[in-house]
Parts: sequence; C-alpha cells; structure tokens
Amino acid sequence: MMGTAPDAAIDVSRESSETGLPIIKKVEVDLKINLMESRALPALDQLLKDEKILFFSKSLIYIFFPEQDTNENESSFDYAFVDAHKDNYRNYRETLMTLFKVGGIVIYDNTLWGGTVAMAEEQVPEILRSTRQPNWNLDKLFASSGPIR
Ligand SMILES: C[S@@+](CC[C@H](N)C(=O)[O-])C[C@H]1O[C@@H](n2cnc3c(N)ncnc32)[C@H](O)[C@@H]1O
Repeated sequence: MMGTAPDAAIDVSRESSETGLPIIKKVEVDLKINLMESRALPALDQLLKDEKILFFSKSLIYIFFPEQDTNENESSFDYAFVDAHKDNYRNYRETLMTLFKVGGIVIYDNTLWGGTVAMAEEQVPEILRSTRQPNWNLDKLFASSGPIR
C-alpha cells in the first residue's frame, strides 16, 4: 500500500546528526524530520515498513514498532541525498528503488570523484588512483574503526 513518505535523516554517528541539528532547528523543520541514528541499510529496510521507527527528541528516544509486516512506504519517496558508505551505494539503491516514486530523484555524492572516474590513469593524481577503482574499499582507509555497513 502506498503511504505518505516521512522526512528522514539517517546517520550512524550521533555526532554527525547533532552537527546538522542546529540548522534543522533554525529552519524549523525539526518536528518534521526523523533523525535516525543507525547504519543506512537496516534503517532503509525499516523505513520501507514504517515511517515512525526512531524519533530522537532531546535526550528521549521513542521507538515505534510496526503493527504488521507491511511495506507502508513503498513508492512514496521523491528525493534522497546519499552520502554514506561508498561501497554500499549499490545496496542502498536496491531499497531506494522500492521506496521511490516513479520520477523520484536520488543524488549520490562523490560518484565523479573529482572528475577522476573519467580520466585516463596517467592523468589522475597519484593519491586518487586507488580510490577511484570500482572495488576500492573505504574500510581500508578507516581500518582502525572497522567496517560500517
Ligand atoms: C562525508 S560525511 C557526509 C555528511 C553530510 N552528508 C554532509 O555533507 O555534511 C559521511 C557521513 O556518513 C555517515 N556514515 C558512514 N557510513 C555510514 C553507514 N553505513 N550508515 C549510515 N551512515 C554512515 C558518517 O557518520 C558521516 O556522517
């Protein structure tokens, strides 16, 4: 069943979410946006089922469980900006395609990687060569903190 899409912001890091919170409050949309502190993939799966999963308000966390296993938000989103774990962009796309209306817009950050994806190997600055490869793994860069899926 098609529902009305919630406005949601997902980030695995509370610190990152709280960085944006003053701006969200300043433009007075804090009551409209669900700030979801979660890894993106499980949060997207939950979004598909129910619009009210985690709602952070000051220090309180409200958790709403869907009453039944429905895809309440299927085909209801019209815009997303994706700027998380690059290796998972393909996986995010799978769920986003289910969440989105026909004609919806999904913007992926860093896909052109400073234009280097279209350059000949010898034109690419040495420091960017490994990171423009299709199977380059962000986890290697953040090896000490471990993988975040
Ligand atoms: C480059 S920052 C961009 C933040 C924001 N879009 C901006 O431009 O200011 C990437 C963000 O993705 C978050 N992130 C990384 N992996 C994630 C994952 N698997 N699930 C959810 N968030 C993730 C990080 O915590 C970080 O806040």
